[in-house]
Amino acid sequence: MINLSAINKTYRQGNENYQILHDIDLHIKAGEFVAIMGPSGSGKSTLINIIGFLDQKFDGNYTFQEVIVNSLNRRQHAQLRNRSVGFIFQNFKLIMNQSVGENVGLPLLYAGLKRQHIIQRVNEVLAKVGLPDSYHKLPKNLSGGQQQRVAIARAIVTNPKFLVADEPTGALDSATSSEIMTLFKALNDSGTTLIMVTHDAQVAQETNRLIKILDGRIQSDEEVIHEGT
Ligand SMILES: Nc1ncnc2c1ncn2[C@@H]1O[C@H](COP(=O)(O)OP(=O)(O)OP(=O)(O)O)[C@@H](O)[C@H]1O
Repeated sequence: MINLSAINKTYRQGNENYQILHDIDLHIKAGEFVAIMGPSGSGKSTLINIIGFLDQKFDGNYTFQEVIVNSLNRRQHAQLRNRSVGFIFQNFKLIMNQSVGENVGLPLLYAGLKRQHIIQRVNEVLAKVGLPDSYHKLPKNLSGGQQQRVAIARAIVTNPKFLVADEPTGALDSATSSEIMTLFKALNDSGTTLIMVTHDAQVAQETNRLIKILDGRIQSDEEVIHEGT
């Protein structure tokens, strides 16, 4: 599904060029659950911003399904992002003075769906993430773990082809992290493709594939072996 070939990324600062990603070759199939780990500054966010169609300024080839991403214009690139990927962040990025339902329904509002359809779909995904009957609550009255569930509901509401999660458990205690990982695993079991950046080795062990990045290069890329399997 995701095919990166010889991806290089350089930032220019003043007269200097800084190469952040070096010759990245990476293939991710539909249905995978991938963790990306690496030290601060190693290029993880830069990589997932390219994968998630947030950043179009890179060298190399990116083919997503049949689409040659590097040949799209800005509008097509944005359209591909809106249709194909859901994002989840460390700090949830919810709109605090809007209800849970309004937060989750926002991508559908942008997509032009009718109110009745939106409400129905929002309630469906809220039930899926374990928050039924929470449409009218305010995010500020929810725990961190519950807020991340709302953010996950918002990410899946448009039925994207894959999810990109940047440190989704970074702001949560270990028990809550483990609940969120259980939810991710359930989504993955029902076919959702997930790509997750994490600093937490224990969280990474819950996925099926661990990619380690160092200084903008893939250092290792291995299947995660689960105990008892
Ligand atoms: N817009 C930018 N302009 C210049 N340099 C940048 C820009 N964005 C990122 N960088 C640099 O690129 C390098 C990689 O950053 P990136 O955010 O991808 O790392 P990361 O592995 O995600 O780190 P962290 O774990 O701290 O989030 C860093 O040295 C950073 O300073």
